[in-house]
Amino acid sequence: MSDVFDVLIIGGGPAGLTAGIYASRSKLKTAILEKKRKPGGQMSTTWELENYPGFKEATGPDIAKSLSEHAEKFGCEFLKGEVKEIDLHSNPKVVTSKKGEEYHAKSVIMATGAEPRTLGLPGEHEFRGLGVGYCATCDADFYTDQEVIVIGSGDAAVEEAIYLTRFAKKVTIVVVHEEGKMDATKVIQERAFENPKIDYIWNSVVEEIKGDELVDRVVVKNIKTGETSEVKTDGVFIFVGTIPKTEFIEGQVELTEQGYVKVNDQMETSVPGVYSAGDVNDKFLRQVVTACADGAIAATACERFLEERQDIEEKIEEPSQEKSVIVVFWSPTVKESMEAISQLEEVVGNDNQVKIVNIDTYKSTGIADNYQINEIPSIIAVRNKKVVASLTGKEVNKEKLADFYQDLV
Ligand SMILES: Cc1cc2nc3c(=O)[nH]c(=O)nc-3n(C[C@H](O)[C@H](O)[C@H](O)COP(=O)(O)OP(=O)(O)OC[C@H]3O[C@@H](n4cnc5c(N)ncnc54)[C@H](O)[C@@H]3O)c2cc1C
Repeated sequence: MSDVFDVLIIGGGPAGLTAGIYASRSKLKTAILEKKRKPGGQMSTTWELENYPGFKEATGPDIAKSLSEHAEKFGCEFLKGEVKEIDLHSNPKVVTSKKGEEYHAKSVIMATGAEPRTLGLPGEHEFRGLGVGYCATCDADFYTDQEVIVIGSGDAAVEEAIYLTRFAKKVTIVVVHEEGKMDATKVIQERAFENPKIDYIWNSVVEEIKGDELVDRVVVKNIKTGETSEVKTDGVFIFVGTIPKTEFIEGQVELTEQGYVKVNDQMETSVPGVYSAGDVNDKFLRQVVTACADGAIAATACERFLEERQDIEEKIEEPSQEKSVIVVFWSPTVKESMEAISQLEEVVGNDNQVKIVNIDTYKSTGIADNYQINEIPSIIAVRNKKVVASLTGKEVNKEKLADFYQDLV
């Protein structure tokens, strides 16, 4: 088996890179597996990153480079490969790339982001890269002094239309809504309305993209009148939302109907030891700053998971080869659970064939979850990695503990 990573991060966008910084700084053996030549994610293609806190002037590629170097400084490894398959239920977890390379990890952080949604229009696939684009910051300069059509009216669409006006002589946004209405936030709409290079076709959808070798026109349908017309253009940019990159974990972790990963506030997925961060998650705001925040939380939660896993292996499962381990799940807020600890110590006395481990369920929620503890106090006996006896509830008393101990020895 190849090296086992403590944390394997899939995807090297801002979420993955920040998780890489946090995990490797905590001295965890960490790697980022990224399918593209360079890490950075969507940020690498976002020239104007105007709202990343504290960086008034920096571009997306600047921040991407800086985040990568930061992760590298703490010892994070960078691996190149596109994940095709993943076995999240094995121990360690196995991640397989398209080329068949296998990586093993004690925990995994998903940070694969989301990709632009396509419309499936006639001509869209045929002219992709030949006049049809999904990233203005990547392709805008090809359209210097030309005319382009933008499809979509959300924040990304309108921001990209504004960006395109730096190069193109005219940008026409095709909007499905009534005149004056767009989905973008007010401040972005206002900026677009003030821009003399932007024009609009309201109440309309693009039905087809046409051309010879390159795009030269689109067929536009007015959804109110049903009329269609051809509009000349040199390029078409489509910004109609994104699709989360979760196809390889479908059926393994809980996803929304749209395929986004469901997480709690610690970025935990439905599978223990598997975390998810950034645009791939079901969340309110998909931005660089929130992706970074998710990455930091996921790596920190992951670190705690690994510590607890180590406690389970070393304190609870390992000694059971020779002796029984009695684990008391207690909480400082449950008086009976603290009494149970001293009663048990009295019952066991100095029998060195039995080891007592006390777990504070407030701090070590992962260990409690691992043994499906729902009540405090709960007492379990573990031998050869198996729970062989258990006692739960506030009525635990010295007599019951004595019987529990006698049955065990
Ligand atoms: C045009 C545009 C403009 C934007 N402008 C701004 C802005 O001004 N400010 C702002 O804050 N945000 C902006 N955003 C949003 C921001 O870029 C994203 O919210 C952010 O990049 C999400 O980070 P992420 O790490 O979750 O995902 P991503 O940045 O998408 O990174 C995911 C990474 O995972 C990799 N990956 C995917 N699948 C696999 C696989 N199977 N195996 C290996 N690797 C894989 C991808 O190659 C990618 O590098 C913009 C986005 C776009 C598209």
